[in-house]
Amino acid sequence: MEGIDHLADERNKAEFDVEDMKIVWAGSRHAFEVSDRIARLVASDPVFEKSNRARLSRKELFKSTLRKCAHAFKRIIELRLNEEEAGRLRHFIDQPAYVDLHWGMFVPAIKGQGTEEQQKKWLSLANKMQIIGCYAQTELGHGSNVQGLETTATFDPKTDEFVIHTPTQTASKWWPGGLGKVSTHAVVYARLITNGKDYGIHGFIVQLRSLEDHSPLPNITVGDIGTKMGNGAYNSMDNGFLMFDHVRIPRDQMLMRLSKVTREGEYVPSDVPKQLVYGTMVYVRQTIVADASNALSRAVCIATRYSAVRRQFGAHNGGIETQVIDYKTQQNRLFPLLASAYAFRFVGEWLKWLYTDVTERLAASDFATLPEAHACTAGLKSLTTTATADGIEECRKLCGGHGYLWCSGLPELFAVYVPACTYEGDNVVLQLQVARFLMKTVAQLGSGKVPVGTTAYMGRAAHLLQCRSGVQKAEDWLNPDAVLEAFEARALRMAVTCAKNLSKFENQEQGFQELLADLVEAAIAHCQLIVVSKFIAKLEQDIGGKGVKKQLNNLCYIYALYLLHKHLGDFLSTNCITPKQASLANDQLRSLYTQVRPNAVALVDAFNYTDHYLNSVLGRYDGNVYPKLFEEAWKDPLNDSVVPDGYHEYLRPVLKQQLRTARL
Ligand SMILES: CCCCCCCC/C=C\CCCCCCCCCCC/C=C/C(=O)SCCNC(=O)CCNC(=O)[C@H](O)C(C)(C)COP(=O)(O)OP(=O)(O)OC[C@H]1O[C@@H](n2cnc3c(N)ncnc32)[C@H](O)[C@@H]1OP(=O)(O)O
Ligand SMILES: Cc1cc2nc3c(=O)[nH]c(=O)nc-3n(C[C@H](O)[C@H](O)[C@H](O)COP(=O)(O)OP(=O)(O)OC[C@H]3O[C@@H](n4cnc5c(N)ncnc54)[C@H](O)[C@@H]3O)c2cc1C
Repeated sequence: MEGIDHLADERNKAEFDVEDMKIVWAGSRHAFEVSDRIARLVASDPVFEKSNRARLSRKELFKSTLRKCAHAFKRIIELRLNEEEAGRLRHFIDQPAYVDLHWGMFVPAIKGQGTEEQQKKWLSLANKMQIIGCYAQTELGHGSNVQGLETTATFDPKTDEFVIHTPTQTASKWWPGGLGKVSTHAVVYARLITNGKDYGIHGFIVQLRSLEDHSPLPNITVGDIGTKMGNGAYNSMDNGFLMFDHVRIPRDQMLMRLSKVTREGEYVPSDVPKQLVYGTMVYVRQTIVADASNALSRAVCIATRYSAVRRQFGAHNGGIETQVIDYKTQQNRLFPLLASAYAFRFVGEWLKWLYTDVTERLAASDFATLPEAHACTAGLKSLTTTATADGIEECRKLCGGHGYLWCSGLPELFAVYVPACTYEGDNVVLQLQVARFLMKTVAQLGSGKVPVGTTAYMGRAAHLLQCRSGVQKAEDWLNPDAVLEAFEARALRMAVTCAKNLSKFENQEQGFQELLADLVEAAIAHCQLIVVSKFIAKLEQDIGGKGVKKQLNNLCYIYALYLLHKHLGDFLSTNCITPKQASLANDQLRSLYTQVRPNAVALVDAFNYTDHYLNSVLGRYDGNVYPKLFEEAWKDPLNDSVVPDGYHEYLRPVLKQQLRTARL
């Protein structure tokens, strides 16, 4: 059956041009061409093989990661790949590795927090990978509470050095990726102490290992924190622990772009907001949002193709059974995830723009949009990673029993992805940052300060607090204004209710703690509004290609109406819509599912994923699932012999015992 496209009928049904949709998904023709070329390059290179990852021991997996990274770096140099191409190469190699922290956090931390001189010195080494760095912030006792970190950096004016020290066990650095076995250097976050005064958390560049033989430098204890969830998965990464016993570094290894310590030990505070020390996290959160659509689309691609291949029930007189994708329950679980993948793609594009904009403003000493950038990156990181992790697990269930096999690609994808809900800020902790931002914005309503950007809708509070939805028939839910108004009114009313409840407390902070759960819900409502509004804004752009806009339109309203259905309690309890209007939204949702159904396989083909990247028997492009499941099963080490190891020691005696018992 090799060579037959089992999904050809599905592809022939599509009502739009897949090649055009590929461009929209990639962001531009240029981005598509780069991605396509690099994906094929990776797929055709045997060093990047990954189908056997589950069967490797931790040590073998880790060594294979080192080999892949070294080979990738060699190819980057040989082929003179630029930054964009190198980034795509890393993406399609698809194996978490120390390089992520080196390029994704160590280098950005130096760029963002180092002086020009420091950048010149350290980036020239880091860019050539003559040193490899990680981001050592989290400690055994504190991750979320950055202000609670315990590692100290005490200035010694006698020698013009900082003494980096781990005063307690809980102060040990714990979790940093790339730290355990690879990094030669780290940006270490520690409490700066000079002249006996604690000035809080600052970043320092610290060498950890010898550049000659890779052994840890004196007074440094470093290692890997141990195996993490799932076979393969994130175990290719050497998350590490690190302890310092009065390790000395020159004063100029404090990252001094923001604040400084002089030769005399005087602390010179930053003349810009001190929160810029958190800048690397803002940058990475933004990349994590962009990445959510990659992970979700990958799971959705597998589940959609398999749902079209898989048939259950419905056959009469030996006839053909129903494709499971035709069941409305399957559509109701799958199509909102398909829509979410597209929604996250577009909100990721927008967030990248916002991040670039705020970076340019900061360079011009305009700090006005920093709080919004922080709230958006924190909130959207939280929203998209939670939905993506849940979505991958839902895709596994959508694939029935076979989804539980490692070769479906879904268990490993889930295990790799799920820590995104925790790293770069626990998702609840991050929504609480959004909630604080919203409470401030609500408190300023009526003060003459006009809310802008993603909170501009709050400026229309007088209308949004009393409006009633005008929807009268199902199709009215395809009106962008009707949808936006419902989401804006819900978000505002939830935020205002929280603010009112807060005001009942004498002590605001105590009130905040008491209302945490409501505040998180209000923050989520605000973030969902952002995603919906950015999807609608995308539709207003000039999008060409046969039938493409129509499909995106359907997906946009599936995303919005599915959220409305899922959070109906919010919409009804805040009187934004009536039960009748909710029921009309449901009717419209079902109609949209019917319209998406013939296009579903083509909509996931538009992601342009190679079989190598998907690494899934269920998600194969040709849909040839069953013979390949057998092929995979035969490859399992348990099938190396017909009679298993251990038979003579442990199975035979039991069977013999049973025989004797049976004779009695
Ligand atoms: C194969 C070879 C290839 C070779 C080459 C290939 C090239 C490859 C190219 C690229 C590859 C790169 C891939 C990139 C992928 C990235 C990797 C991702 C892996 C991630 C690994 C994980 C890393 C980590 O987890 S690092 C640790 C992260 N830790 C956290 O996130 C901690 C969370 N906690 C906090 O952020 C804070 O403590 C807090 C915000 C919760 C609380 O802050 P705090 O100051 O204590 O308290 P608060 O009073 O609430 O805030 C004070 C004011 O500060 C404001 N604020 C807080 N945070 C920020 C911020 N970030 N920015 C701006 N402002 C902030 C807050 O609003 C308050 O303001 P106010 O006005 O005073 O109210
Ligand atoms: C795979 C992985 C890679 C990582 N890589 C790095 C790295 O490279 N560098 C690095 O420095 N760190 C790294 N980390 C650490 C990561 O950043 C932290 O684990 C993360 O910030 C969460 O902090 P925590 O572990 O302290 O969680 P905790 O804060 O202890 O969270 C535990 C629970 O408490 C809740 N909670 C905490 N505070 C509050 C609050 N104020 N209000 C309400 N609820 C609260 C949380 O919601 C959560 O449910 C990594 C972590 C993982 C899992």
